Amino acid sequence: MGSSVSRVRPAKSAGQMHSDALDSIIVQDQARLKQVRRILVLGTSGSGKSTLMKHMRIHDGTEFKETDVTLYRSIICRNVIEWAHSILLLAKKDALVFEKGYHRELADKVLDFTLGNDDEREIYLPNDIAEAIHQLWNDPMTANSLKEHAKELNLELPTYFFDNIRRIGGPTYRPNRSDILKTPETARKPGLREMKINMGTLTIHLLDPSGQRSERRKWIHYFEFVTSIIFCAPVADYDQARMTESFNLFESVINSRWFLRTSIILLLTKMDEFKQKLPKIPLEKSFPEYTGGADVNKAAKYILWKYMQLNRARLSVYPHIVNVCDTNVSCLVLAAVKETTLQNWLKDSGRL
Ligand SMILES: Nc1nc2c(ncn2[C@@H]2O[C@H](COP(=O)(O)OP(=O)(O)OP(=O)(O)O)[C@@H](O)[C@H]2O)c(=O)[nH]1
Ligand SMILES: [Mg+2]
Repeated sequence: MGSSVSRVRPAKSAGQMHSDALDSIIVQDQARLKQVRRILVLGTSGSGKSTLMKHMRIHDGTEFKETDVTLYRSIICRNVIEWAHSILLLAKKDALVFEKGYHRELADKVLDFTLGNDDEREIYLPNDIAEAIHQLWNDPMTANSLKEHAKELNLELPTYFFDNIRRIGGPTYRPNRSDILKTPETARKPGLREMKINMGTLTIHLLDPSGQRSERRKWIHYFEFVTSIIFCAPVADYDQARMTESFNLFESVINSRWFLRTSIILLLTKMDEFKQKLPKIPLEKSFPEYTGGADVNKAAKYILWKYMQLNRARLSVYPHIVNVCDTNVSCLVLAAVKETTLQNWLKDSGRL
């Protein structure tokens, strides 16, 4: 029979007990801090939600996988051909510009070209078609006409992709970060995109549902347990009906009973477009009570003020002005998320 030895622990001193109690509070606090924070990215269609998510992926070091890159290549090539066709069809009516034989030939060559229905991974833009677009886009005789028609069709992106068309042509083209950030995702399936980012003790779960009107009624499924909302508000839309849609959407989100304890990061997006547009299309045209002229800061602050007026529920709103195509945006957003997370935690734990 083995003998059992009972061990009697020595009594803890008052100081040790106090220290243990403190340790346990710290462990509990760390566990709370480790909670996953669900952050919902909301905004109208085209407000920059998915572009923001792409930035976050790059920041997080989750580089785009090879399959993603080839998929973006096919989206870019299809977009380029679609834009080129729409613009050229209109531009060809400018008979004077296209009466030169070689201009007409180049335009017809591009218009006759289609990408076909091959496996998306195999899609690429042949060098001779890229070269034809390059020549038309850069020839002083045709460039103005093409650029005017791009504006008429409200196409802002062809400028970037057409300026880079020689790089985009050919089977070895791999879209770079900037190409991927600038690619609209409308050709992709609507639905939820999500990602998790680890920030020290925090895990942030970002959810990006589609902002298309028909998809918005599905948002409610994601509303539970949301700690913050990033609302993308495209300032450059100030002269479009989309602006009213964005105000209405913000109003319904911020005053919703679902978000009584949620903090909102309000991102004013598309600042780069806003800066270019403001001198040409005065803000006063859409908002007659605005008196700040073409001063970008005053104009952006005015739009921000319009959004803040809708905050009847008096939620905590943290506004930021960003250009979503700027690569520093992810740092700014992560800093804002950290700040709001900390504020929420301090409030919840009664320390604030
Ligand atoms: N110039 C500029 N373009 C931007 C900015 N943010 C987004 N875009 C472009 O706007 C287009 C639409 O952006 P998305 O991020 O796909 O918009 P979304 O909010 O996800 O739209 P839905 O998925 O339809 O709800 C893309 O072509 C982006 O490259 C910005 O700050 N500046
Ligand atoms: Mg999207």
